[in-house]
Amino acid sequence: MSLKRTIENVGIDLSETIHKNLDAFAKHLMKWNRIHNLTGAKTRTAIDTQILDSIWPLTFLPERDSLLDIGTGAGFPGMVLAIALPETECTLCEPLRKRAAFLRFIARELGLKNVTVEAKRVEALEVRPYTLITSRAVTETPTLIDWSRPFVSEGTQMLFYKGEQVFEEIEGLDACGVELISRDKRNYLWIKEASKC
Ligand SMILES: C[S@@+](CC[C@H](N)C(=O)[O-])C[C@H]1O[C@@H](n2cnc3c(N)ncnc32)[C@H](O)[C@@H]1O
Repeated sequence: MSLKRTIENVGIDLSETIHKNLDAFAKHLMKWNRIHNLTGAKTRTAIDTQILDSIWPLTFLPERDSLLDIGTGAGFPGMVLAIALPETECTLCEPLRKRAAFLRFIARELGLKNVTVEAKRVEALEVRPYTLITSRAVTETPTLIDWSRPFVSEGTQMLFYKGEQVFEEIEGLDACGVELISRDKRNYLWIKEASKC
């Protein structure tokens, strides 16, 4: 099934331009990956699976003004969300030079005006508030919350893409409005009141 049909089938409604951009992102990633080894997802099917995993939270997430993605790697979930949410100002934080170069190439090639790529560790990022902080496969939840604290203000939410280990990691987070949303082996950890963490 095409990526567009797969996304439509889970109830996410996107414009033709966004579908075209997601397809272009996947094609460029396939090409770059052959030379630069940016991600373990080597086939188009594997890349489409990562895109769907990244975008699936749009089935429940309200729109946000600004997004910080910590450790975007080759684009998951930050670049995928940035493509799907052109009205959201997105900062993609990725210290590894070749991955950051790829993210910048995609932003330029697709004319994404809402994307800023920061080629540094999140601990070195200029402090400012974001309304949504995301991260996938970077580190455990308590460290993500610590790293995120300087970027949290009232109303900030966090969305961490986790696996089975999330159940041990969320003990003691009751005060921050935690909701866990599961899909297959993925647990989306949605922290709705990050300022209370
Ligand atoms: C396993 S990869 C995951 C990449 C992507 N999020 C994904 O799910 O495919 C972890 C990424 O986090 C980045 N990273 C590690 N420490 C970081 C830090 N302190 N600040 C920002 N990014 C970091 C690494 O450079 C790497 O690209």
